[in-house]
Order: sequence, then structure tokens, then C-alpha cells
Amino acid sequence: MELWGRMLWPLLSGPGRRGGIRGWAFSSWQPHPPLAGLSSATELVNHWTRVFEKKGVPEARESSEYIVAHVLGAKTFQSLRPALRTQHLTSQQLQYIQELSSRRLQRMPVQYILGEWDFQGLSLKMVPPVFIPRPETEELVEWVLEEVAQRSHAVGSPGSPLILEVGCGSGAISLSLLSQLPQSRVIAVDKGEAAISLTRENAQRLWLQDRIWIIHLDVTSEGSWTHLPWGPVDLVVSNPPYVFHQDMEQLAPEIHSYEDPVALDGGEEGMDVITHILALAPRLLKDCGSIFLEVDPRHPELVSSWLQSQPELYLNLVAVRKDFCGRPRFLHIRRSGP
Ligand SMILES: C[S@@+](CC[C@H](N)C(=O)[O-])C[C@H]1O[C@@H](n2cnc3c(N)ncnc32)[C@H](O)[C@@H]1O
Repeated sequence: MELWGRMLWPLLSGPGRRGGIRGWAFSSWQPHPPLAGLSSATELVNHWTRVFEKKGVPEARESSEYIVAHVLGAKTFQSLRPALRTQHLTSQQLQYIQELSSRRLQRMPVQYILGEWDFQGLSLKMVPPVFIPRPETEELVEWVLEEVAQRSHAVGSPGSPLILEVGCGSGAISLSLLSQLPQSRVIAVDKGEAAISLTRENAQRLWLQDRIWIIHLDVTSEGSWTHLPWGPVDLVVSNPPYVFHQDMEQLAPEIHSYEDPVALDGGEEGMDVITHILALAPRLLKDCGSIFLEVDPRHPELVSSWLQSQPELYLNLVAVRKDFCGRPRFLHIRRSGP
């Protein structure tokens, strides 16, 4: 059951907030009669909270608050002016809330229902089945930023690192690094076409497209890197698919029904993509370059012993960090050789 807690909780409780309504697709929208006797935002939130609880939908209150706030053009229910919470809603607003809530009853994640979500203060478009960025990944980004700041301090100039992200998904990691490191450039690769086009769209929405190269590429396919025109990079960062294959069945309905399994399934020991990234390091990484990975709590030990069995890679696991739940989830690996 630990996996449920790990994967489900972040679906709704990220520190980031999402933006207002933007071009919602009404393709599956069917009119429903407005709920008789319910007319204010507060009443609607209470109503849908009860319905979600009764139907076993997780995060019932947060779900209904986000949906009602979204329809009223706010990021969170708490940020709505008190007068707006008690004011009568229009029949169109009531119908829209009903439509979005029925999607939640089908266990669609709130991020897909709203169509956008915040990560590191950036509002990103979300489209199924592209992986929804989780709050713990913000900690990985912060660690990378610390490393860049330390290196810049050591050389006495602002950092202008060339960064490679493997498995960019919606672009959350790459775009937040670009926005916080104005001198940096990023190469973002993903094997999923939907991920590539969503990263491209998010880069354009955020005006970050000039410093990012977005490439459709499978890191495990032989020879894929030989066509890349760039020299070695300073940093590799990745939140790869790392769920152990046998754990895939335990994933919550929000995850296994809506998110791309390719974004999650890391093979028998969750190491399939991780080991490919590490094996490519001598070709991709500058001397003293670093790799930052988000992993499962069982991986620090597995990765450490795998690296010991591959001394020709000249890679050392130099630090492991815990996530906000106290589990070892982030690895810093450094290249220290020819
Ligand atoms: C866990 S998601 C992370 C997405 C994003 N970086 C984030 O943190 O929100 C893993 C991503 O890796 C991509 N991926 C899986 N296998 C890959 C491979 N062999 N080569 C390149 N990308 C891959 C998936 O398509 C998915 O977008």
C-alpha cells in the first residue's frame, strides 16, 4: 500500500497552484440540469465533496475546491473573494462544474481535468497521457540549482551550464531550470511524441523556446545519440520511469487509467532507463559533470552496487537526498575520470 500513498498524494497536494480557465475542450461536454437548490460555490464544494467521498474518490474536498475555483477563474478556492463564494452561480457555471466533477468521478486526475498545473511557479499545460509532474520533483530541481550555484561560486562567474534532461514529459524540469538559470541552455529528450509536443507547447507559452532543444529520442535505442550535434554537457537530470514492474498493478486508478505506463514502468528492478542513462555518461558528460536522478527508495543501494560493477564509467554516487517524506529519493552521481 505504500506505493498508493506515494503516487496518489502528490496528485493533488503540490505546493504549486494551477491557473485559470484557458481554452477548455468541450468536445465531450453534455448539458446536465443544474443541481436543484444548490447555487453558491460553497454549497457546490460541499455537495461534490460528499459525492466524491461516497464514491471513494481520493482527496474529495481538494478535488471539488479546485474544480469550483477553476470554473470561477481562480487558482484555489481559498483565493476566491468571500463574496464570490456565496454569490449565485449561473446555470452555465453549474453545468460546467457538473461536467468536470463527473470526470473526477471517473478518477481522472484533477490536473488533467483543469488542463494545467503549477510546477516551481510555472503554469504548465497538462494533457493526458503525459506524466503529471509531482511535488517531490521540485526538490530535485532545487538540488540542481544548488549545484549550479556552488559551481558558479567556485569559478567566480554566473553559471551558463548546458543541461540534458532525459524524459522531459511536460517539460517541468527543463523549463523550471531554464527560467531560474537565465544563462543556461537545455537539451530535452523524450521517447513519447505527446511529451515532445507538450514540452514544445509549454516552452512557447513560457517564452523559453530559444534556449531549449527538444528532441524525440529513445535513450535505450542503439546509436540514437550519435546524431546529436552537441558536445558533452555539464549536467544530466532525469526523473526516469523507475517503478518496479511488479508494482505497476498497485498503482491508483488515477495513474494506471490516465498516465502513460512508459513514463512509469522501469522494468523488473526499475533500473532499465536508469542504467542506460548512466552507461551513456562517458559520451554525454564533461569531466566532473554531474547526473541528478529521481528514483525509488530502493534504488540508492541498487545504483551504488551497479556503479561498482562498472568501473570503466568513472561514475561515483556522491550524495543521496531524502524527499519531504524522509525517503531516499534523489541521487547525485559525478564523473571523475577520463
Ligand atoms: C516519470 S516521467 C518524467 C516526466 C517529467 N520529467 C517530470 O518529472 O514530470 C518519465 C518520462 O520519461 C520518458 N521516457 C521513458 N522511457 C524513455 C526512453 N527510453 N527514452 C527517452 N524518454 C523516455 C517518458 O515518456 C516520460 O515522459
